[in-house]
Amino acid sequence: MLEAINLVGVRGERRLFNRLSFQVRAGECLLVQGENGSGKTTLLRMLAGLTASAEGAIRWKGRLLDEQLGEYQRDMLYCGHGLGLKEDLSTMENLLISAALAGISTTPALVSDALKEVGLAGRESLSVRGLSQGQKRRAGLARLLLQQSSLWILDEPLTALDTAGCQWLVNVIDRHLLDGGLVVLTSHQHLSLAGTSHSIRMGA
Ligand SMILES: Nc1ncnc2c1ncn2[C@@H]1O[C@H](COP(=O)(O)OP(=O)(O)OP(=O)(O)O)[C@@H](O)[C@H]1O
Repeated sequence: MLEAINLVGVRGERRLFNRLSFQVRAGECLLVQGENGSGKTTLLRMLAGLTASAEGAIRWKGRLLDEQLGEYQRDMLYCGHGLGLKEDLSTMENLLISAALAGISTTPALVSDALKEVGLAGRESLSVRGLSQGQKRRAGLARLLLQQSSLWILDEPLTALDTAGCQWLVNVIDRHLLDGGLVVLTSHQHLSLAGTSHSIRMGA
C-alpha cells in the first residue's frame, strides 16, 4: 500500500496543497485531477521521492520512503513529462540503460518485444531525436512492460498518444491493476478504466 500522510506542497510563496492524505492499495488506481498549475506534478514528484514535502510523510508497504529509498526505486516506476529518454541514443539503448539503472535485467530481445507492443517495431536503432512526439511517448511507456515495478506513477501519460495508443495504455493499466499493481496518474483526458479507481482533485 502507498500512503500519503498530511503532505504539504509549497512552491515559492504558494501553498499548493495542505495536509493532503490518501491511500492507494494493491489493484487500485488513484487519479490526481486539477487545473493547470494546481500542484499535480508537484505531488507526483513527491510520491516518486524526487521532491520533499514540507511536512508529513509517505509510506510504502508500511515503511517510510526515507528508510527504503533503494528498495522503493526498484518497486516504483515514474514516467514524468520528460519521459526519461536521451535524444541522441536509440530507443533500444534508452530502454536497456533505463532498465540497468533501475536494477532490472533485460535483453535486446525483450526490449524488441516491448517496442513491438508499443508500435515501434523496426525503430529499435533509430535515435529518439528522429521519433514523433507520440512515438517518443510510446518509447517511454515501453518501460512499463520491461521494468515489472508494482507502483506506476504516470504524469500525463496520454499526452501526444493517438486513439489507439490511448486504448493500448488503458488496457496495460487495467492489466497491471488486475495483477495487483498500483497506479497514480494525472490526465487532462478522460480515462475509462475497468479496474478500481478513485480520484482526488487538487486546488479544490
Ligand atoms: N521548480 C519550480 N519552482 C517554482 N515554482 C514551481 C516549480 N515547479 C512548479 N512550480 C509552480 O508550482 C505550481 C504547480 O505546478 P505543477 O507543475 O505541480 O502543476 P500541475 O497541476 O502539474 O500543472 P499542469 O496541469 O499544467 O501540468 C505552478 O504554479 C508552478 O508555477
